[in-house]
Amino acid sequence: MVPLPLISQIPKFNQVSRFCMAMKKQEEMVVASSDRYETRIPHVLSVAGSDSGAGAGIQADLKTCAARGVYCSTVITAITAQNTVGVQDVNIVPEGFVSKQLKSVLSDMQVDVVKTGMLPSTGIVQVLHQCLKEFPVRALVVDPVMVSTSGDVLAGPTIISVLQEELLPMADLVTPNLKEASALLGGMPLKTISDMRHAATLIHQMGSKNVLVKGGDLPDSLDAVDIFFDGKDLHELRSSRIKSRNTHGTGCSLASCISAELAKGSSMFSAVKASKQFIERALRYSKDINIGHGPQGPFDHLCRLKSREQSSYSQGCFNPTDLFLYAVTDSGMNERWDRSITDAVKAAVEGGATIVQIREKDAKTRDFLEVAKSCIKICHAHGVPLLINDRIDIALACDADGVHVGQSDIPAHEVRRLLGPNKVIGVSCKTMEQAEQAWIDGADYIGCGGVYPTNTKANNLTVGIDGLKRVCLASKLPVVAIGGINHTNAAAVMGIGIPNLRGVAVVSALFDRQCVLEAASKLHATLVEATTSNV
Ligand SMILES: Nc1ncnc2c1ncn2[C@@H]1O[C@H](COP(=O)(O)OP(=O)(O)O)[C@@H](O)[C@H]1O
Ligand SMILES: Cc1ncc(COP(=O)(O)O)c(N)n1
Ligand SMILES: [Mg+2]
Repeated sequence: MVPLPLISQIPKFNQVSRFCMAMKKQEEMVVASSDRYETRIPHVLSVAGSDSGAGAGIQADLKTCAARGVYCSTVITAITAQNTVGVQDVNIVPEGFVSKQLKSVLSDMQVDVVKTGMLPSTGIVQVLHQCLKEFPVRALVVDPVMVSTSGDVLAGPTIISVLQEELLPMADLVTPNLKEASALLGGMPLKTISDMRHAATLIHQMGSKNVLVKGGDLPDSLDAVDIFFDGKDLHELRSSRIKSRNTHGTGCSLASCISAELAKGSSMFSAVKASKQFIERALRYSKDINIGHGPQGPFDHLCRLKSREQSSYSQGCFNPTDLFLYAVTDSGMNERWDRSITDAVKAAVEGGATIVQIREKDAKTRDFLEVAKSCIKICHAHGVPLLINDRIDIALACDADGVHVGQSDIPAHEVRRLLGPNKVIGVSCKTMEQAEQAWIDGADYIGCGGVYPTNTKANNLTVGIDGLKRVCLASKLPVVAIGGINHTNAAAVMGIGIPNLRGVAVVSALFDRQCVLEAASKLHATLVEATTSNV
């Protein structure tokens, strides 16, 4: 094998870099004008330290981005010898080599968002600042890592002034924890939520467009409270505080999840809220795992994929949170946009769909089965269940996660008999009586609609928001709303505030769009916004 030359050995590196930038421009043009756009994967560059224990730093960023379906490249600023006891040693990468890594990635790959973690020397901050001026990206998220949860210093106080002067004015978001916020503010004590609010406004004056002061370490707080400030409004973001030793790396993971969501196209506030939910879910799932002997354990970022394997569908317990963003395919729409069902499904799950139903009314049985098999692979790789509309034979043949039936299809109790206790069964219901019957028949959830008029189903009676409310209140099963729902009315639907309404099912809002991935991430962000409380 011919060894690759080091970049320093390539003559006229600038020419190479200009060539790459020109290629990038051309690529963008092709991408915008064809369906290749959908296959572009959102990209976060993490500039951070390596944690040998893999709970925090670069390793946490890679796992978080993987869990969120986003590509993550890495520029390593330091190598730490670290475990659940603490940090045993730190080896700082020379700034010249950090600069080379940055140029390698930024000159070649289409980075959407840069996320920074441990920046252990002023020289590293300076080269980063320089590179970001040379290769601007869509967003910069700065996690000003200074001290590890174990209390070990990862970046000394000398970096504070260069962070303030060079990096924060370029940042879209800065995410200090309590100790870091205090250090940025010259040692100001931060003990209460009101102190955190005040700190957020002061740090905002250092130039970052948004500030998130994280309260993981707030003493005596029953909830995990973070304060978000966008320069205008202060928001208090609360989640339950998970009692666990496994919280090492929460800060890194939160910032990389926010970056991943921004890379997918979310607005800043939606990205922050979705990421806080992600941390809470991962901590809850990992609260009892046991890695290492020290006081600070790592958590499991890929829990969603794991929980699916052990799942639900093999254990016979359906998870209603899967109904959050329910994608229903339509072959007519895919034909119109000249894409395959599998491409459409891939884009929908990459954009954030949490469950998929294949609905093929006209397909030949054998083609339908092949499509279903490929779609199951795609969905399961993302931890998303796949259901088949109506065709129990297809669901059995491809071992789908379940079936969705309408009122004129095979009755749900027969479906249960055929599929057994472990598969998911959904039933379309317009009335309270139908919802009651679905429960008696052993269904797992009901779909209620059409909430709004729609072209997808001919002669479909619209139940409206009031009909949806009535059915939700009466139903003993979780409900997903369907019919004419899109990103402009999804908030109003979820806003009815009845706890067993668990999400929205959509057809046109995802598949009658040029870019399914973008439509799915927008709708996902809208739903997160509509369902997360803020004060
Ligand atoms: N025990 C916990 N339960 C739930 N959320 C937590 C817990 N600890 C931290 N968090 C959340 O994790 C994120 C990172 O916070 P924090 O631990 O303060 O940052 P860092 O890891 O940088 O010290 C925040 O959103 C915080 O609210
Ligand atoms: C390389 C590296 N980067 C960041 C952190 C902070 O993470 P935490 O605050 O959870 O210890 C860390 N411990 N190590
Ligand atoms: Mg922490």
